[in-house]
Amino acid sequence: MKKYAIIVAGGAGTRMGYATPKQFLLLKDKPVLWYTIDAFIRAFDDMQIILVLPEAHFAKGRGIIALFNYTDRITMTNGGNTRFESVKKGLALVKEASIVFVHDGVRCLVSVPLIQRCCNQALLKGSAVPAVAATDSIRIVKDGKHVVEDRLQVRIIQTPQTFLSSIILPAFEQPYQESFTDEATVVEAAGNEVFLTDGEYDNIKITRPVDLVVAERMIEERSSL
Ligand SMILES: Nc1ccn([C@@H]2O[C@H](COP(=O)(O)OP(=O)(O)OP(=O)(O)O)[C@@H](O)[C@H]2O)c(=O)n1
Ligand SMILES: C[C@](O)(CO)[C@H](O)COP(=O)(O)O
Repeated sequence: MKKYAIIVAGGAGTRMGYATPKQFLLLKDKPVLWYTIDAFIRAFDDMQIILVLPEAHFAKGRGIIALFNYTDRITMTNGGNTRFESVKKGLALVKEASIVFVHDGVRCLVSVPLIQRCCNQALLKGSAVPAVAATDSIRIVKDGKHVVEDRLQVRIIQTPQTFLSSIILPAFEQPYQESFTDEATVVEAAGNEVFLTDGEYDNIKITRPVDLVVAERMIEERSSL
């Protein structure tokens, strides 16, 4: 079955506070996006990459793609005003029955084993959404101060959120809702059960400056192994 990785990198990186969107910032000597693409290229020889970028930064995207020897496996398309729209633009390029990975371009520490685990589960169960247990105390502050007694009731959700195309393509025909902050919510709203899989604590989403420091340290650690 064909494999498509929709790497969504069409955001502005507002919370990072830099002029350059965070997906193009350098970690060591390579852009954040390079690490993300590299993991998916290495995960499967038949993986096709659909890179979703702000149209204004297509030149940066072409520069990153040129760093790979597999430019025929990477296609670029422009993003939208929301993550949902960006994913939808990427899905528009999926034309046949396939496994579809949707991954945050700024989750650049994603591991090859996690990508492969998500693929295997999606083939068996239709979906694989990586999740890790909360490591802090949790409170639901809306309507009062409800403490979540058992942290195991809470999961922190990651990407690549991975689905059979027969599940995710129809789900994204729904109109956008504010609650659609990831693909799992969209697929569930279309009436499908969604199955979690073990995520990885290294699989951080680069959101604020501190995340860059952590990511660079992790890359140094991995390169010294
Ligand atoms: N319209 C959007 C918004 C986000 N994303 C992507 O979705 C991923 C996760 O989103 P987030 O971390 O929120 O990125 P930004 O929206 O860029 O960050 P901010 O909310 O701080 O502006 C990122 O790789 C981002 O580029 C996207 O492709 N299109
Ligand atoms: C998709 C996601 O990474 C799952 O946790 C998260 O919802 C992205 O949130 P963001 O605010 O768009 O970064």
